Amino acid sequence: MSLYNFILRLFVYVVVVCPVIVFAHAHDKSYVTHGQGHNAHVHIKEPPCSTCPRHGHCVPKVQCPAHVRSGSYNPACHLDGVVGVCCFTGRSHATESEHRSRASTAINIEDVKVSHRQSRLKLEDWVMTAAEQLQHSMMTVTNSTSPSFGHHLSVVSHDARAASLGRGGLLNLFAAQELKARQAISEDDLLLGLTENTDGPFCPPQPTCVAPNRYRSIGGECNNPTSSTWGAVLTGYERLLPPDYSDGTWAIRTAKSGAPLPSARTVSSALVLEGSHPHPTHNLMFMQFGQFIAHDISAGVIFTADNGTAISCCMNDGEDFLPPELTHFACAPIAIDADDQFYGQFRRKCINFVRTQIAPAHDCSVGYAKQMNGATHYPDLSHLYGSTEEKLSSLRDAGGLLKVFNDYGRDLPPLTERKECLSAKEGAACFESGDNHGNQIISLTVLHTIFTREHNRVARALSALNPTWDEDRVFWETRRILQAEFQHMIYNEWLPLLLGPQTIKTFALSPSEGYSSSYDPQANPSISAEFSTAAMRFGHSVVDGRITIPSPNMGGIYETISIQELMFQPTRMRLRHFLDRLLIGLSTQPMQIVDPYVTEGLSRYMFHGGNPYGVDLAAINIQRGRDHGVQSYNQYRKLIGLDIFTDFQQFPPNAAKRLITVYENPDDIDLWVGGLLEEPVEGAIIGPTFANIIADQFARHKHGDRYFYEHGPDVNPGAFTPSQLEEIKKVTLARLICDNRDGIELVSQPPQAFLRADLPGNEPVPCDSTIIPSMDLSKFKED
Ligand code: HEM
Ligand SMILES: [Ca+2]
Repeated sequence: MSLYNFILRLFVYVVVVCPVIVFAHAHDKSYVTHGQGHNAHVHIKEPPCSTCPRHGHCVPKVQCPAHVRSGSYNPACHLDGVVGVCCFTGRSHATESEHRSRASTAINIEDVKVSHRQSRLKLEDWVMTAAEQLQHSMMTVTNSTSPSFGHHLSVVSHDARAASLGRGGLLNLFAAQELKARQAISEDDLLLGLTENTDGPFCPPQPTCVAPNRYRSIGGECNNPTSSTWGAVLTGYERLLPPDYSDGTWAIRTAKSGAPLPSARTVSSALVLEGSHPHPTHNLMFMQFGQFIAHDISAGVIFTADNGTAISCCMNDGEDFLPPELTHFACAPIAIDADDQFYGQFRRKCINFVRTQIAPAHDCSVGYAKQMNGATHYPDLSHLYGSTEEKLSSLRDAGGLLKVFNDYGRDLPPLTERKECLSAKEGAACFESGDNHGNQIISLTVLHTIFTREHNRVARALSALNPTWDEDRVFWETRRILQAEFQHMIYNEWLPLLLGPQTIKTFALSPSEGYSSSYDPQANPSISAEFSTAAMRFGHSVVDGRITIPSPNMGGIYETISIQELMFQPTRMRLRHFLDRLLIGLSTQPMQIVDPYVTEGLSRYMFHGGNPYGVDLAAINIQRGRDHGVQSYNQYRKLIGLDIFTDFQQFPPNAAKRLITVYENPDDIDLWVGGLLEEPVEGAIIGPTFANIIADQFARHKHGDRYFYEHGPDVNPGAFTPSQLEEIKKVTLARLICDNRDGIELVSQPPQAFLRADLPGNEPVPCDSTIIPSMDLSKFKED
């Protein structure tokens, strides 16, 4: 066949045949389906189309939830080397026509009035009961030696605004429950999010967005031109699939049989094992940077007492459950079996677990619970700068700088007055950060230090180049540059090593030459519940239980420390050699591979506070997924186009044997657990389910963020000039480390900061080597 003929045939197939097949199928439902109702799964026999008919867009399956819905038809299409689906609904399950028909069936005004009244009464009752309960000393965690205290320090982001929005969220949730009970809204409408027109009793205040600002707002508002709250702090997590709440609105999921799910600790102790499996290529810096990214974009706001004190759901540090009359409504404590292989010996029966607050929808509508994010959803260094004006002003110094604690000539983040660390002994240090969680583990504090120093380094240079700028200008320009540097390191260095080349290509995550034209105002950048409670928590598997501190000058190892001794105990930062040594250690030491093994430093001793036991982060992850109503693992396999597991024996024998001891049905498996059991995608370190969820998240961060560093002046009010962008794209983490180290022991650095320093080709080079390029800040001199 001649080339001409081939092209002609292809043209006829794509333009004529594909749309005809689709049209025919839209009217003929005889194609093969398996399963029933909500779970029906469509197998498409035709070869994929190259262009989608009827204005459909070819997207990765994870971005088109409608394709797993019974009755919908989404033909397969070609997407950069993989098969995607033609999507007609965007990221929603429901089609336009369903939205229109729902809008035309207004809810009876009487039902609305009753739901508002009932909802207010219920909230009053709950708040009053909770206030009375919290008078009881057993109901709060105040003792800093309790393991729950460290957990609370890791998650608390209490302030008056969060508390008031949280109450509004509950109010609207109760209204939804009432409307559902009165059958004024159907279960389907609730799950499909067809509730736009259901005004709830609470309406969150809307931000006022003036003309497009050159700088990102501190709280993340006013980014999207029409949906000003998308991605803002204290707004709800979005979801890839509708929630699985046993009551359709907030109650924790049950097993497929209707029985309660196995306790999260039972699952953790059967499936999450202890053992060391060092990664052959990636180092601990990869792990640490992952947590640094996570803290920027996701921080679930947990219910607390009115003054921010932690709620306790267990008696005497886990000796038992509290009696029902003393159990706060936000409690979902985790049961420990009497014969638990670890906690059994300490006669613990209960792990404290407090649920995440609910965020009210920005359009005041009611619906199922969406949990509240205490960080701005964008990667914008909110954990460095804060997410509120007040926090930012407490961190700022004169001259456009960030405050520091100058410790005998070394700049560290400023000391905090708040009780954020476990030790308050004389000489102990505890540091400030934008999110109040910078002390969680000392290697995280090191990254906060490096970024704080980078801000001040760039600010001083800008101020010297532009002597007419006032300190505000210096500060905001510097913040804009740091945000761009950080985004570039994520997209250029970290994500490719996480996701592998094919996923990066499919989701168009690679930095472009020059400006990127990928801005899509329809893309909602908000964090998904699945990302925050499961996929991004792959990181808990790569943590090593011990951190080795080398001593290059002495030619050996200075010390090896168990990680539980480094949590909320950052005083070592004050030692002159420590920062350099830890940076070298993080480059040299391998991280662990992603598998169902989690160090006992996280799964048994986390935040032990001197006790012989701590809390179990693996159990907490599982419970957090249930708290957020995340569906079971199989549903996400279906979403990304993989076959589901119908029998435990389809898992590798070792996993099958363990799964069967805890779960009744493969459809019950928790997403975090299932994801960790997968083999990595080629060139990636995680399996396909986590890879799709994470790639989708960072694609929406890129395409749905007007201020994304690569977006040009046509869409981005804070765009860089082409020559400035070129400089930003030279930045690597290796350069950041070199420019901001103490230089006492760290004199050379592996160019690829996330790969082991012992890998051929990644040997450390002197910090002034051109192998680690530098950004030329003179491009930021104003003409
Ligand atoms: C270095 C040791 C680490 C410790 C001690 C730690 C500890 C914790 C704790 C206590 C939570 C809160 C759990 C909850 O209540 O739901 C959490 C959440 C989380 N962690 Fe880690 N983590 C570590 C490393 C990492 C790493 C390396 C990553 C990713 C690469 C990661 C990703 C996350 C994410 C995404 C969340 C959810 C945040 C939220 O939305 O609230 N963590 N971690
Ligand atoms: Ca952020």
